[in-house]
Amino acid sequence: MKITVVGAGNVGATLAQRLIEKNFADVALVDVIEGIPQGKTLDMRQSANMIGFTHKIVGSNSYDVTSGSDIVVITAGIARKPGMSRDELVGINAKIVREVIEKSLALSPHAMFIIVTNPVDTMTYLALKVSNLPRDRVFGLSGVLDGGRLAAFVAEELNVNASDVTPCVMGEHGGSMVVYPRFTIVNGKPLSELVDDSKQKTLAERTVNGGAEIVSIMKTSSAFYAPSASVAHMVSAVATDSGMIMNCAALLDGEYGLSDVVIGVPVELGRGGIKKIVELPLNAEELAALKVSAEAVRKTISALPK
Ligand SMILES: NC(=O)C1=CN([C@@H]2O[C@H](COP(=O)(O)OP(=O)(O)OC[C@H]3O[C@@H](n4cnc5c(N)ncnc54)[C@H](O)[C@@H]3O)[C@@H](O)[C@H]2O)C=CC1
Ligand SMILES: O=C([O-])CC(=O)C(=O)O
Repeated sequence: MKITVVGAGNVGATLAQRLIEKNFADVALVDVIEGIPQGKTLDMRQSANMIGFTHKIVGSNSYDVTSGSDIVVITAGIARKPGMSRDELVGINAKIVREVIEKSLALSPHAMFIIVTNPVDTMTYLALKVSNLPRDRVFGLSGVLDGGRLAAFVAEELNVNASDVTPCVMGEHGGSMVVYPRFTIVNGKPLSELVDDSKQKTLAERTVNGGAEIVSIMKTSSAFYAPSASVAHMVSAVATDSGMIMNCAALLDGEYGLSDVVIGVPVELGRGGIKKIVELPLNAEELAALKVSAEAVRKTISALPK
């Protein structure tokens, strides 16, 4: 298997490291900055002796090294600064994502694409339009990361391990994302039965603002350890054909009563990408919140440069 990561910045380079250390695929890392993907991958190759991986990792400013990839992950683009919303990146990142899709698809016509670049729901929608690929082959990082954050906060609150939490966060990877306490399971019990409404609200708010919290602390960068771990988790599900259900930014076609919009929903992931979109039995209030979130994404989609 071969995986390309486009964008050798914080998320892309950390992801490349995580993937090569898993040792199930060759990795190609591409960036526009001269020397950066070459230098970072040379550095990673010099860790093979200690880590023990045997697959190949190469870096380049040219797409030639990406040829024949099975998966292309797009992390290329601009990250927000403190005080900015992800939506403010739409114009500049749309140009980058369009270019990356065109160049990488030409050399890897059978690849699936995992979009990370923000605003991710809108960038995934753009990637689907530019590539003309079916929705099972183009999806984005959202709920795995947002769920990872919720799991961390729940673990702190209830004094359990984060891995004891099966989180459920859906909708936009942005201010209208929706945390579902009834579908967030902690050691077999719904979160809604473990903490009161006010605590559920606090946990949800911290999750929705999880990315901004990190930007406001770090100032010069947004999060990349949990984001790269989330993508590595999604890639592993595809590579091993695990059929694991993960919340990803996916194009809806009637599910949840929504169409022609990308939002985070539970999907079954395996070889070939999205095998199935899972429809949870949301109640009226839960469904209404998801629809509000879809409307927020539609607004950003309408701001895409023509
Ligand atoms: N969907 C999600 O949950 C998350 C999304 N993100 C988004 O991922 C993106 C990357 O974040 P970071 O890695 O932290 O940023 P970064 O600034 O560290 O790295 C971005 C890299 O993209 C490269 N790049 C720019 N234009 C390019 C092009 N045309 N072709 C190839 N490479 C190009 C830059 O040279 C830079 O090295 C941002 O848009 C960020 O908002 C980050 C974390 C989570
Ligand atoms: O906050 C950001 O801009 C980066 C991101 O999407 C996240 O960490 O959730």
